[in-house]
Amino acid sequence: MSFLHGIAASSGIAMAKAYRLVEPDLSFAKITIENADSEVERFEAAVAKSKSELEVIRDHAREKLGADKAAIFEAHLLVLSDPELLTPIKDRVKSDKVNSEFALKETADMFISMFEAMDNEYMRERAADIRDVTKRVLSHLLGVKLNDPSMISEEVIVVAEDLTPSDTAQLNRQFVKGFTTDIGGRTSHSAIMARSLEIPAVVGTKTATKDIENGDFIIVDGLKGQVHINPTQELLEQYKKENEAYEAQKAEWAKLKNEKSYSADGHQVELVANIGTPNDLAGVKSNGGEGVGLYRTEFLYMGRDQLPTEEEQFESYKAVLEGLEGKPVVVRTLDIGGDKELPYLSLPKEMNPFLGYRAIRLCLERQDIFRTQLRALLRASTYGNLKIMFPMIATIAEFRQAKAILDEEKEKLLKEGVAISETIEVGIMVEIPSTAVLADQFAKEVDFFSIGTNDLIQYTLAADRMNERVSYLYQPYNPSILRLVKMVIDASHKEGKWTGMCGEMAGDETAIPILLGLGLDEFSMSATSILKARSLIRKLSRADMEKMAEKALQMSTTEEVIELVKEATNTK
Ligand SMILES: C=C(OP(=O)(O)O)C(=O)O
Ligand SMILES: [Mg+2]
Repeated sequence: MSFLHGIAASSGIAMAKAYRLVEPDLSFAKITIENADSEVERFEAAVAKSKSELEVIRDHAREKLGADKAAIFEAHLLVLSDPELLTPIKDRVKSDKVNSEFALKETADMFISMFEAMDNEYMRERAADIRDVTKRVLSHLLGVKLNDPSMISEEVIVVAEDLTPSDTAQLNRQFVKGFTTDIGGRTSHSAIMARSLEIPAVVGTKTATKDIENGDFIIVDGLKGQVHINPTQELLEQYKKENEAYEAQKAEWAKLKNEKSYSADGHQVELVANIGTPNDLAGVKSNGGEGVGLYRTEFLYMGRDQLPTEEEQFESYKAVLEGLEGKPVVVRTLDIGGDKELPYLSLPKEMNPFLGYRAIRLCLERQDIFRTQLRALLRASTYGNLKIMFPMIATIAEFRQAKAILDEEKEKLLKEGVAISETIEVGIMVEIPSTAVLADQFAKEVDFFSIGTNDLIQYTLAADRMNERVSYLYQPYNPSILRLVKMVIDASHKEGKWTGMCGEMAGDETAIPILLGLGLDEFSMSATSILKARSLIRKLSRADMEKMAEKALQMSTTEEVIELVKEATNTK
């Protein structure tokens, strides 16, 4: 038995066998071959095996995850039947007398760089397909096994270096009981996805992939941030009991499901949910969410090999708006970049992706993508209470430009006779310090703010939210962050506007008392945190928390703030 410590990223306890989702070694040497015909046969056999494997995966994905997730495998099958790719590989084997691995990689790389350089979305998507297919054929040539998370069909705990959002999108909740990763923090997107899937997760263990073998029995304790490998019977029994206690606690919180969110002295706030797909609606309802404070639409664009059409997007937005029956739904426009990649856009690798070409920066340049999304949103607006939010706004000019594009699309649709709601609020994420500092100016032009602390903290303290080595600097309760939050809330109230928070801090037990005191209007969090937060707020006096928050703003360290909250909430 051994033990790993990491960051508790999604609460709950999971116990199952390990499934390692780790890229296998696909390296090989260039070899001169004697018999070209038998080498070509070896290549053809690997292609045939790859095809039958892909057919199984495609059918499985179609059945378990839906046609849109299966489409990517369909595209891979097409590549594997394309003589324009296969013939030059075989010709290369014959003419240069080289091994298939080498001929395949050289030819594929040539096509990939050619397609990626083209100013054509479709061809760039094909480059991504060729890259994936090359890996699969190589794995058969080398006799190693690729991982296919969509094929998992027994209860497992996934162990990975990191899980990209598109990996996570392929996980089947029925079988994946939890996960643990080497890297990442509480606000990395794998952690956020785990919370929306309601599966326990521990991230940032540093060595999970080194220490855990396939088939090891694992306990993931997403409450304490611990991973136990091959535990003793005694520990297992203890965890079964802890799990029962946790379930009982949840049942107690569940009694607050249909209640509004009032503090002990009668101050009302809104507790809403962060979602990634329409599938998350069930969780919002079962956890008593009063609406959606952040719909991360980028997940619509992930786990597939081309952009979603206007129609597909319209259907998703309509489903969420209708599903929430008039409750507020804040939809954030595409926030791609940073750790959220879209391989089919073939964006160049950057030195500092979190400071680079992402979110609104990309949308203002790729207006084709942005306008399609805005049209879908505007068309869906009559089905509920829509609010549109732009991510990563750094300057007023960006907001004005994004708003102008929205207004243009609105005009066009109205001319086409399409009905559009007249009460759509338009707001921004405050996740860049420049915007928090200039909140008084922004407040004159926007309808609302939503503070994105996941990014705001990383940019303010210059500490990568994904990097566990600098996680000690990632300090939500640092007075510098509290002061920025206060500036934003005060600026909005002065103009008669409102401020929400959709970073993970909004659902954090230590932060909630301070945020209540600072006057935050809306708290948006993982659906699974809502009932616990409601139970906490009911016990707090807004007036007392206001006094406490004033003191916190005058403190100089994170530790002092934590102490202060403990004292003020009697949890010391
Ligand atoms: C909510 C936020 O956005 P994301 O986590 O998607 O970057 C944030 O930055 O706080
Ligand atoms: Mg963000």
